[in-house]
Amino acid sequence: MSQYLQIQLDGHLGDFHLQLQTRLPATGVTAVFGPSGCGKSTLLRSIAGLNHMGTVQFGDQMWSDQRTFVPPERRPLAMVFQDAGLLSHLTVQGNLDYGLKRAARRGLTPMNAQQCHDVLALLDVLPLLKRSVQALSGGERQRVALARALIINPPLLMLDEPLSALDTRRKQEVLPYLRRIREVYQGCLLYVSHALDEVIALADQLLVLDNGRLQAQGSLAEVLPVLNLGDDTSSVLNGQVVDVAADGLAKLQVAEGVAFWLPATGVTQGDHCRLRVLARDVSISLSRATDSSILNIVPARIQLLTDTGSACRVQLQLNGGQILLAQLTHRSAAQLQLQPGMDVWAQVKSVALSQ
Ligand SMILES: Nc1ncnc2c1ncn2[C@@H]1O[C@H](COP(=O)(O)OP(=O)(O)OP(=O)(O)O)[C@@H](O)[C@H]1O
Repeated sequence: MSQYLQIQLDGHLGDFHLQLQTRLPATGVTAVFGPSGCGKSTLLRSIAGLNHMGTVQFGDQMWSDQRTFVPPERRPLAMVFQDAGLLSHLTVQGNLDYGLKRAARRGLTPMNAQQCHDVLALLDVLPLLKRSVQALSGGERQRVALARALIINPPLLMLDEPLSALDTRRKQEVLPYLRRIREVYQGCLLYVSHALDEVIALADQLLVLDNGRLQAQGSLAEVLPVLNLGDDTSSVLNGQVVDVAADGLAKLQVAEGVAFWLPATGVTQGDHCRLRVLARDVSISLSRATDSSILNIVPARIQLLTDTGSACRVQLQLNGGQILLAQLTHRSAAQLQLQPGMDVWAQVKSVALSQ
């Protein structure tokens, strides 16, 4: 039977009103995304039991409703905040042991010794075990906090802006570890962030909040193109690397007969990759250009044209169904007389693609 995290919240914090009803799959990564102050942390805190704003049900367990309130320390979940929340007077090993000891109160069965060892190896925490928490860098602290959360084996793991206290370099160091967690963690991972690059790197599902209300929810590929992110408006394509050429470009196949060339940095043949394509880096032509420097020219059908005020946004469907977004001037759209249903060619500079 499929399991869900079901949430129905209606509550105030000062002037702020959170009113939200949703159901999230109990596996995979759901990014909770939205501008500062939209209620992302309040949502997580409600799920964790740190405030009581309505109904929270995980699978068949009721955690809070009008009659029930499971206290935060008894909920079978783990949470990592931006400041890691480690006990600074203990060593790394001491922090891990502390987490393991308290797992039983949450009704959790922690990982066995071998599984713990594997997680610590995955996050490169083994060399840090004897170190004092005070002697760790910000990135190391976050890795230890993630390890401490994972080894108690929670069916729900919530990460609240785990990278936001780190500078860009440290953030780039920790992000690959989060990707590894994504590959090994089987439970429900809620990831709060307002950083689009993190969301795109990690999320399967996107839950978008705006001023305490649900603005959009669905798969990353479905929801991302409908968000108005100004210059960052993007679509995401999922594919597999089928060729790595000697000139440093990799060929990413996104459907039968539809492929994009991109810089091969960090990818090898057979890898499954997710590409973010900025809408402003996609142009459209009515016939296939044969004398263009642009390597990526793919057939597409116009699904939808939207007037964003300053520009025209064109939603294109590629063979196989994936969505590509283009942002054009009104003049360009008018000159080409673009209409829904038209078959066109989408052109994407390969330098515009990233993993
Ligand atoms: N204890 C409180 N008392 C009064 N207002 C609060 C309290 N906690 C949060 N708020 C308000 O509730 C709103 C939502 O806060 P929340 O921290 O959930 O937003 P957020 O989306 O996580 O923001 P950020 O991305 O900046 O962390 C904000 O307007 C905040 O000022």
